[in-house]
Amino acid sequence: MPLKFPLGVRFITHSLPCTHLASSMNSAALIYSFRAVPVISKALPSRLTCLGLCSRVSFSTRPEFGRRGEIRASKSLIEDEAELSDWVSDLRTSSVRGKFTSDEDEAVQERVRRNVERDDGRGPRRGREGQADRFGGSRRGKEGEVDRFGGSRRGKEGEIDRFGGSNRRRTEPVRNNRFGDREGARNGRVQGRSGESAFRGRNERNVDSGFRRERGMETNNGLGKQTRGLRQEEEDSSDEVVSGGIDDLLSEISSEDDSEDDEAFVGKVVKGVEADMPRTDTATTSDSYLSKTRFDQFPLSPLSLRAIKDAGFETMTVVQEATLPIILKGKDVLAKAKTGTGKTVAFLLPSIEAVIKSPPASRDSRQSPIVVLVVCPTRELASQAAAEANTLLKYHPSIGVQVVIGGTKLPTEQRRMQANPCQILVATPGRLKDHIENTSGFATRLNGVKVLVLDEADHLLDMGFRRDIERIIAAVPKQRQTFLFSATVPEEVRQICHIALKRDHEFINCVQEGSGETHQKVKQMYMIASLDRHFSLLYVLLKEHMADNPDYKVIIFCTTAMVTRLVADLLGQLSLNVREIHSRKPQGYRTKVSDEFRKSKSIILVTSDVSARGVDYPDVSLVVQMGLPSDREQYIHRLGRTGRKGKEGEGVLMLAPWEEYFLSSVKDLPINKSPLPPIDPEAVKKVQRGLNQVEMKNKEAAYQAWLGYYKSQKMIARDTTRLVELANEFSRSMGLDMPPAIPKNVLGKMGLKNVPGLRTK
Ligand SMILES: Nc1ncnc2c1ncn2[C@@H]1O[C@H](COP(=O)(O)OP(=O)(O)OP(=O)(O)O)[C@@H](O)[C@H]1O
Repeated sequence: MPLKFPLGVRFITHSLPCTHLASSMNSAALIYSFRAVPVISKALPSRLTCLGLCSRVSFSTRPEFGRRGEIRASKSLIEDEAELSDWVSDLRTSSVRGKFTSDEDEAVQERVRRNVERDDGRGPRRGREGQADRFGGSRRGKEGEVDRFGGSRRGKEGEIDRFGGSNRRRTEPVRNNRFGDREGARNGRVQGRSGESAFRGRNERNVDSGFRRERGMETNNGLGKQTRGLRQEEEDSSDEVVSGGIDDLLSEISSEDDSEDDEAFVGKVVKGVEADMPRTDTATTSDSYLSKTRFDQFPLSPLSLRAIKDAGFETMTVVQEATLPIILKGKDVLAKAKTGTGKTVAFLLPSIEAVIKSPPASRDSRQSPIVVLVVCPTRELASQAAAEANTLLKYHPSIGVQVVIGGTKLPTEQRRMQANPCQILVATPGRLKDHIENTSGFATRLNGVKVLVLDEADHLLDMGFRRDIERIIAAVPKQRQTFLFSATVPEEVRQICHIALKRDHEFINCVQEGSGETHQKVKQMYMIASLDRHFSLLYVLLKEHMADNPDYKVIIFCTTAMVTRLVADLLGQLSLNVREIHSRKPQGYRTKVSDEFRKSKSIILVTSDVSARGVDYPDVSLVVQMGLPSDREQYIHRLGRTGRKGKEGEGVLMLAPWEEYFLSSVKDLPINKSPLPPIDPEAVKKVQRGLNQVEMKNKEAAYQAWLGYYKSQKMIARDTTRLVELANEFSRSMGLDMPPAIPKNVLGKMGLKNVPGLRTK
């Protein structure tokens, strides 16, 4: 089967039993290996392997492909963190000094042009506690921070956390949705996990897979291009850290007994790994997230297996089945799998095996090595991952997990770490970097790292986090195993993943191109309506959904923290059961609300992008995205809060006519135009009354935040007069006759000085 490459190169392939799993597979019809003809292998030393639903690419990138100059930042809101951080510093200095000089002003305006107030947990800059930024842009979004645009921003690590328990709800109504479909019972079956969230969320998005698959045969449609940008890893990849990889790990499986003693597994080595690899049996339905492979078919610690059983996991998910054998072989892995399909367990299970293989930890917690370092972009994700780790460690009492996520004072965390030794550390990047730089003995502990995991890897490797990640990578040994997981792996990330991965890493893609990066069972619709109708439309939409789904669980994503607050206020005024989460809320509050939302039904969560990635709320029935998502990936991740674990869900994207251009970036996804539901005059009046009751300061903050956000959207911001007209339209939609006045210096910093239509104060 020829594989087509954009550079005019064709791969001639033939199907063979998968090299790595040759002995482990019994489903030859589903599992093929593709090998490039030698000449191509020379030029592009990559290997393609298709594993049933997952595709795998091994990389062995040659130095000449390492042209850094080709690497582009991913298309995030924060396109240049360095500049933004400078800008934020300027801003802080400036606020003390008074005002910018005209040169500074211009420079700042340029920076502002590139950045906006957002609130998705990825601030371009972290900033420490107590610092405030004027545009809400740029920092970790810690409690108490205030920004002049009411916005916040992706406060890198500073987000929610703790998902204590789970209680998945079962939602099985027969419903008649607004799109006219009679939907069958939701198959909301939950695999009960004793007292804990059974599934953690993540997002799903898929990006360019680099090759196309058609029933076990693939057409590579971009691999050449992707590979070109890869750079040779400087480190020597010959020595894997998880010593012996599968050899060591297989020592576990030889132990049939269910020993309670972890130490019993340490150091056992079983040879003949390949022959002993388990057979896998991948489910055949394209959107199925579960495989038929059992966990006990792999060489995992019986104690882990027991915990898995307790968690209610019967078979592996597709991504777990695809990645585990490769990871157990000691390989670095870049894995892409849809949202809500069990990526967390996929990287945690083998990580735990690595700990089991490590020498017993020192009694001195300040000295004891950290063996596994998991980095997550937000606090909530880090906490989720730690909770999942604890579930898997139920019968491994000697293995400790700690979370460092900020939100508390550094010394408090330092004391906690000293008091509780751990071998697995889950952290957000900024706080981790703080510890590397400020916690005595911490850097030494990191010398013990054998496994580094970057969860939501594409997010961590984009410009907003890049510096911290580079610092973190520099702080852990080169000889380690690294796993990068995400539901989306854009081209840009493929090109820079060498930062973290060894040259011969494997790319395991569980997202079939053509099937889209979103779940088939999630119905995606978009609505185009003028801004003045958005709030009424939202209200009608919610009422309809609630009527059709008594156990409704809705997430509404807004563009910024302050717009989130406004929408939450409004829905509260309309007597809906609503909660809000964004980075302007204190951590304790966010944790509480998050737990509550997880456990509840008949509830609406209004949130900024702090909840866009990874959060695993069970049984979300509808995701509404109001206004322009920051990019395609964010759209997919937000949508991925519903339809988790193979369940059904709905997504509605609500845009104004001038935002319609966004649809071109998701045109390959099954998203359809929805007719606007009739809005009865009574509903309009109710919404207007509700808006009248929303506090003026919240409207003012929302207006500024809105302006700041759309100022960063190139397509919209290029005409500032038009931008202001639109902002004023938004202001009117909140029921204001006149747009709120904005301080002059703020407008200057936004690059909006003297733009007609703005009111200043
Ligand atoms: N083998 C399994 N069987 C059943 N449930 C599982 C299995 N493995 C993991 N889960 C559960 O699936 C849910 C989703 O897992 P997880 O949050 O890791 O998904 P994800 O792929 O990381 O999603 P996202 O991309 O949105 O972050 C979690 O509640 C997790 O406990």
